[in-house]
Amino acid sequence: MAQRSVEIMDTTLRDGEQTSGVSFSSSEKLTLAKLLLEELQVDRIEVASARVSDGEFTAVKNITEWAETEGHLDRVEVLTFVDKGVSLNWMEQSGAKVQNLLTKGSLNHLTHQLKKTPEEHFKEIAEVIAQAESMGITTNVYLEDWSNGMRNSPDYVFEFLDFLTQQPVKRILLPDTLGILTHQEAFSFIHQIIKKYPNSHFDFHGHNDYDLSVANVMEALKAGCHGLHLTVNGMGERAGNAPLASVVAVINDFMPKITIGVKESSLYKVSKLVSAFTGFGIPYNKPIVGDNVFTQTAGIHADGDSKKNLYFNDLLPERFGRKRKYALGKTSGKANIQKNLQELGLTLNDEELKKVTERIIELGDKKERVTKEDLPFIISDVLDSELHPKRVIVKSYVLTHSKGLKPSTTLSIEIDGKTYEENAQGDGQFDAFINALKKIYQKEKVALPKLVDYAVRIPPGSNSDALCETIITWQTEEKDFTTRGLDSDQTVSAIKATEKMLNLF
Ligand SMILES: CC(C)C(=O)C(=O)O
Repeated sequence: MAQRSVEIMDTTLRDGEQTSGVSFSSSEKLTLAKLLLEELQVDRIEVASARVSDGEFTAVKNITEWAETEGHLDRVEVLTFVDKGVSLNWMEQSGAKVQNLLTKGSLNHLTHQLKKTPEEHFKEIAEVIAQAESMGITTNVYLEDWSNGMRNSPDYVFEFLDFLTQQPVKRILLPDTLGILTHQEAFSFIHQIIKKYPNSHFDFHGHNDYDLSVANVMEALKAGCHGLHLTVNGMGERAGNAPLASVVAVINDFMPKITIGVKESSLYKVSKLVSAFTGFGIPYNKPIVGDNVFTQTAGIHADGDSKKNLYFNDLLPERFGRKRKYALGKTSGKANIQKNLQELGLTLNDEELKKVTERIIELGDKKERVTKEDLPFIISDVLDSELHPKRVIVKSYVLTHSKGLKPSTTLSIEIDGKTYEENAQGDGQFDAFINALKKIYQKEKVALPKLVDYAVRIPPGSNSDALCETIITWQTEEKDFTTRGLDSDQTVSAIKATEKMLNLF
């Protein structure tokens, strides 16, 4: 089978930065440039638009200085404009050696935005290309709005390509600027072009407005394009660009004739770093890099994974430097819990597993997300409750908290089978609860242990919204002792810790 090598150009630092609200610092750009070229091993990167700002100039200069020492200078590209050489001078001072010249790829744009004739436009472009040649700068040319051009003014596009393919241009870059192509058009337009200009290099630059960018990239490849423009996490204008990670996986799994150099195992790391630098969160369900995409939620799936990997596809998380996870919640069941216990190195007998499962389902029913890190706390709480037969049971309570009134509690508890009820106020809901409790015990002439320390925490390592743990230290004349309560509600967790105390002192 004849293999065809395709160039991957990452434009996270240029088009990706056009995501609304995103701006990389120059040191972030340098860090990402190194990672993209050396670790992820994309072929080329587009790092900035010329003339944008002093910060962009510094960023490009830092990148080109580093790239020159490492022999990567011809892999670093800058977007430039048809502006009588102003962009080229900017580039020269920044040390960049490859320009991606932005020209008009549709008659509509040319007529209404530049208000020029094709002849005038081509003449100015030829001048910029010649000047770049004389400066030792390589030229690639973008045909902005090319996809609309192919739909509405194909004669103009072909006239333009007739001209460009006679120029010293290394690559011709075909953007679906507004993300409007269907996959049939992506194939047909590129196929026509490659057939007519078999000796030129064509890149496809897809946008994702209809969520078709990955499909369009596949069609562009089938039609014979030589390079692709992609961004990490699909960042970019509006709905973004074609996402790097998905495209890499699709090529590797479905296009055996295409060879690319990108290292799959670094995709996740780069995705996370870009997300951290931009504050642009990765959707949980984003293929390859989203938090949830390697998580089995349904118990039946976890069960099937233990029996001949029945629910695996070719997207094994390890390929991308990730691990499969098993969610804990109301649909997870024992199989998911067992998988998490195995990872934590914990074992439970059947009865214990049943109780822990019930507890997790109870939390899941309240829409709480339970994580692996929560599990030891849940186990300890469930098993601890089993250890202490309850003499005292908190049967019911009403806690009130309203503006302008003191918090209050109505409490009903059972001690050795007898029910007691009391009301009290306090400085907070828990304080009111304790005051009601004190009233009940005072009637029985029993002094309650003194509360000497109170701490609340989310179980360490857990980033779930499921649990809150309250740890209370109590003091009697004889001893200090600690009880813990676990719940999704902070006050309830404190009440659970208190109920344990009532059964211990
Ligand atoms: C600026 C241009 C090249 C672009 O990103 C596009 O047309 O999509």
